[in-house]
Amino acid sequence: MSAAVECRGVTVRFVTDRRTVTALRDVSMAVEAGGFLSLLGPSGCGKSTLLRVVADLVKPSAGDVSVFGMAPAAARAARTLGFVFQDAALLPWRTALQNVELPLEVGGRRELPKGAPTPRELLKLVGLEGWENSFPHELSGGMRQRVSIARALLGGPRLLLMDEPFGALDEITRDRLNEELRRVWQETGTTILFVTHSVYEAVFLGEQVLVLAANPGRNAALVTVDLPRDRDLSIRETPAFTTIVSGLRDSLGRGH
Ligand SMILES: Nc1ncnc2c1ncn2[C@@H]1O[C@H](COP(=O)(O)OP(=O)(O)OP(=O)(O)O)[C@@H](O)[C@H]1O
Repeated sequence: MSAAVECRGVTVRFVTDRRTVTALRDVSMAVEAGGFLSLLGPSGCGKSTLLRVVADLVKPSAGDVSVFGMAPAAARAARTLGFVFQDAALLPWRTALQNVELPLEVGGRRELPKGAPTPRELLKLVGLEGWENSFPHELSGGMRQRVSIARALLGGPRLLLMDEPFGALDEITRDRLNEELRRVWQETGTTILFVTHSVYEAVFLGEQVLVLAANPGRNAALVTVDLPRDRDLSIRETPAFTTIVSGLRDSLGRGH
């Protein structure tokens, strides 16, 4: 399979008036088309920065990045990617459906690509059929985050970048959304890069987990999650799951 995202020797330095921070040093990673890579690491290790480099929101100081064989700027211009942030960031005066439709209006009205799911279909995909006309304040936190996932999937992006999208949710909602995200991933075939602090979430969701160490952000470990493709939350009770989790905990410990 070909790589959806490939980073080679990526270094990012932020220079401010007061100091220079090396957010990433010589970080390399790859995720194949249709893959699901979890990015795990302590606070400040550069997980968000790495996503932002892939999304063309931050320019690396050194290194090469390709997204489906394109430079990040070209991939962004080709509307190859969707981004989901920790905060659902919905417009309060627009309904769920209108929030999903928003990207079609930003930067000049445009049509959906042929065959791409409609906003209504995307709301159904994320389990919000019947909630199309509700406003954000009428939805729970988990429902709002589903809307933002539907919005990011508009236009059928080949790559979904998710920066701790469930970090602010309660555990039960988060569990449910974890299961649903795996289902959405399988149904859409979208490549996903998912940032999390949670080892459990990283293993449950990912086909691979990339661990970054902090100060400066750098590669610490890459683990293949050798679990069945069809997973429900009960897999977290299995010895195979626990073994992967403890291996990752060791990698995280060594990275400090
Ligand atoms: N725009 C910026 N300007 C200056 N420094 C920045 C900027 N963005 C990030 N940094 C610094 O780069 C480092 C990595 O930040 P980043 O947000 O990528 O880490 P993270 O692993 O995502 O952290 P967290 O898990 O806490 O969200 C931090 O030291 C941060 O202060």
